[in-house]
Amino acid sequence: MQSPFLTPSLQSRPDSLALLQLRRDDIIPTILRTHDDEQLGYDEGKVTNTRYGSFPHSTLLNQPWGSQLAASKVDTGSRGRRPAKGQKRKADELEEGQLSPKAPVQASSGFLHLICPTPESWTASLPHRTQVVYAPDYSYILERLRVRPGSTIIEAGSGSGSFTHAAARAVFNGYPAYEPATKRRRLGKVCSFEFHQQRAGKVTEEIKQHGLDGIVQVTHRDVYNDGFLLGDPTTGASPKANAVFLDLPAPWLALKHLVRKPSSGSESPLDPLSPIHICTFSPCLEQVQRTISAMRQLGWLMISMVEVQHRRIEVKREITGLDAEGIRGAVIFPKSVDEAITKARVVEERARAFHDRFRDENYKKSAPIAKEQEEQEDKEKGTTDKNPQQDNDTETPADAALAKSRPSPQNPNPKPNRKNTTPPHKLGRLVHRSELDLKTHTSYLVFAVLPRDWSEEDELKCQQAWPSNSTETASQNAKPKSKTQMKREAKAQRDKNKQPEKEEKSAPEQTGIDEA
Ligand SMILES: C[S@@+](CC[C@H](N)C(=O)[O-])C[C@H]1O[C@@H](n2cnc3c(N)ncnc32)[C@H](O)[C@@H]1O
Repeated sequence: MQSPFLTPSLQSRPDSLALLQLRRDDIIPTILRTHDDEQLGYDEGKVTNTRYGSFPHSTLLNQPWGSQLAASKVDTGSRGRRPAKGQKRKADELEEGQLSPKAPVQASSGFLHLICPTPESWTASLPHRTQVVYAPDYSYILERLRVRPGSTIIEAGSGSGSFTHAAARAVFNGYPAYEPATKRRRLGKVCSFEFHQQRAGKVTEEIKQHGLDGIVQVTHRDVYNDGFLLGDPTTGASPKANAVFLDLPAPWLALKHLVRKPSSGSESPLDPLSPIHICTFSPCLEQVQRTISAMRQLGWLMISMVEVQHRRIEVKREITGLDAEGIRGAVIFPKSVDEAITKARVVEERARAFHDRFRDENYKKSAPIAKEQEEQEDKEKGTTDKNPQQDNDTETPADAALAKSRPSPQNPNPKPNRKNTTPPHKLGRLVHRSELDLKTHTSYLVFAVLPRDWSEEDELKCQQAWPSNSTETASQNAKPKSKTQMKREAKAQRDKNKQPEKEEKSAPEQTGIDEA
């Protein structure tokens, strides 16, 4: 079986993992089935129930990834009802093929998006059995471990399998079942160890369901005591790993097995021909100190510690202004001093009009004579017959703007009458802020490198291939030497190195210093 994580199809397929995304961080994993393997008794076959409705798998199958799919009305009435004597349960009949699943009827509301599985979406949706390594951490770890197609990585413990899936994608270089490894092309492998039996069983099952069983090998093992060989802990095969990731409570206890020549005399689990990159994941600095101390004793080099402080940045357009009323997510607040003053004037004007009306009504009731007197006075001053044209002539631009925004019976909530040609997605100010609710947990990552095994023979080979005292042309012209010739030269070199020691030892006799 090909894995949807490694070679995704264009659309969803039966008996394959699919992720049902309800909201951004709310994803449900499910294996799509044409029949109900749990026999829950739905007329529509297998159904996944969510808070946004019920989704029969017949509506989810053979759909392009990313599709938005509507919920369905499903027949739940007969579920759990006891069949009459001699009658079969609906689920049993469906199982025996006597009934074909009912065509689902679309519900009026509720939908989801069908997502193709990736290690990241799997991490966001997987059933948590332990603390897991999240995507920001594992992307950094795999990069620092130089994990690439064809690499072999040791992982302990497997936990919920979050890191396992990301590592499987990183090492993938072909399926062993379809394209066996050749001398020139190594197929990548993840050797995952877990000492909790149920967790080891669950990860093995998931790996099989996800089509990763040729790439990931899960072993139920206490790695502190039994190390990292595949099969038998003492005589098993070496995974020949070139990268190691330890997510264990006490990684320093496992380090004694990750050496070139184990003290037990068994084979090393490391690749003898390459340097080994290691990363340990610890939640506290005390663990980090003990790990680094053990690494120093065991010859690990380039030891460094990193804390990943990942932040998800939310970038959005913030629309602010009194004219943004009715726009979703907008902040209805003056966006400038001018707008604030205009608004304040409108409010003031409205308050004054209200109080004037109130005062006038009281005044009319209490003093009709006084009003007549007032009118008489106005007549005398000639202010009642005011020319409106004359008033406009003295009006300043600010007054004109204010007049436009004044409330009138037709427009009680005046808005600035500006013609906006900016498309809605570009409206507002571009702002960004970090999201605090990011799923993660404290991770102090210790990285180190164990250099490759280096013998005298390797040194000589190296010296012959790249002689330090000859010119580039001379080394290019040099004929490649045979293995026997190189061995002979290595022996001669060793003998030559021993020669001065002998001479030194025999020196006192020759010089006669002792005698003196
Ligand atoms: C934090 S979880 C690993 C989570 C995993 N990295 C993931 O991303 O899902 C640590 C796991 O190490 C396992 N473990 C602890 N001690 C172990 C040991 N001595 N040998 C093997 N596994 C061990 C635990 O059972 C646990 O499942």
